[in-house]
Amino acid sequence: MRRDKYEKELLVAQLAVQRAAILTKRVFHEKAKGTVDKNDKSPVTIGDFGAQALIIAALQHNFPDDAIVAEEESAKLREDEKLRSTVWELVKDTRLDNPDAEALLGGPIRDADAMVELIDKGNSPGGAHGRIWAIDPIDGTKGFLRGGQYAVCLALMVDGDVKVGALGCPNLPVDDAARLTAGIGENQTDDDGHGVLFSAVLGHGATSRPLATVSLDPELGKPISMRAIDDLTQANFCESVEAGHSSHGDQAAISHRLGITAPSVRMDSQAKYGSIARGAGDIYLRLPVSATYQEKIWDHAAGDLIVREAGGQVTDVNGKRLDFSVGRTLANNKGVVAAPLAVHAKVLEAVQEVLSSKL
Ligand SMILES: Nc1ncnc2c1ncn2[C@@H]1O[C@H](COP(=O)(O)OS(=O)(=O)O)[C@@H](OP(=O)(O)O)[C@H]1O
Ligand SMILES: [Mg+2]
Ligand SMILES: [Mg+2]
Ligand SMILES: [Mg+2]
Repeated sequence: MRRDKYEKELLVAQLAVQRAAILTKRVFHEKAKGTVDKNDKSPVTIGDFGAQALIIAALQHNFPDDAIVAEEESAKLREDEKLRSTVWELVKDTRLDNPDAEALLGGPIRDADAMVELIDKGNSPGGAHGRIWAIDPIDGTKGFLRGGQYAVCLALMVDGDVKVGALGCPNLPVDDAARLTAGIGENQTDDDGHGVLFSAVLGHGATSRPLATVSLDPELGKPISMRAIDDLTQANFCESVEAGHSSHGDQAAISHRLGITAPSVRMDSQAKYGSIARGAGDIYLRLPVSATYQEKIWDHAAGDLIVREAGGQVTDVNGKRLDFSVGRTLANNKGVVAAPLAVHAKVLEAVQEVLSSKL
């Protein structure tokens, strides 16, 4: 069966992510870098709203009938005039440095009121029917503030199945061959021309390209694939920075059981999915930390597809594929186990042994 190539959707998704990332980088350099009080979350709030508005504007212009599930909602912006004007000042002159690309996205947003309205278009309940986009304007908010890893995330689901994914990672190296290093989670700002855009279309593979190169050329992306690992002891694990998002202790026990000696690489955001998809790391584990937390679809949709199209398998800790068809959360899943197809079953077995030994 020939699969739809979703060419226009892919192009719009890539350009929308690139434009939003210009804004998040500006926010980092103008507002977050050197923030005296690192507990001040306002830079990330500004970046979240601005990036979400720009992405939704591009989607509404091209696909006005599609539904959108986005992380942020505008309530805070509506009640805080100063915040609204700060966000608008950034949004109004963030554009792609390529007139054709900018025109494709529909050009600038009309005014601050239109911007606020756009943000609320991301309030779809999600579900199993029709075309639904999932947006995380800044994933890895803590990484963003730290000058570490974060991602601008966009995916298209059709009838609950992810068809297109794009992940902009402004602080990852462009070079696919660069293995992950322990320090990748912090102080990796984009000053040295960092920044990579991962994307995938179901049935058509995954690619990477420089985040800073804006082009309408679909051939620009280079195919990426997971590293073939015959010997699991040589594998590299990625995990969340926050132990509150994935248990570091369980993860260490799983590594030990698989004979892995390299320390895990901690980094925020879906940059973990992109990194293993291009073989910079090998395995991404997200172990459930609470019985009640439900993962959000915007934290996984693009990464899930990119890893699977790069030759990986992604399931939850029970071995079930991630189910994006049940609303804004992954209510049917617990945790994430992403690994090259050939070793996924073995990794999953170790995960289950460690988790069941705790019951
Ligand atoms: N309790 C709990 N358990 C699991 N996950 C949670 C939890 N709380 C939040 N989140 C979500 O984690 C998203 C960031 O995931 P990361 O893997 O980047 O985590 S971390 O930043 O390394 O801690 C983060 O995404 P952003 O809000 O976009 O940063 C949250 O959606
Ligand atoms: Mg997120
Ligand atoms: Mg977010
Ligand atoms: Mg958040």
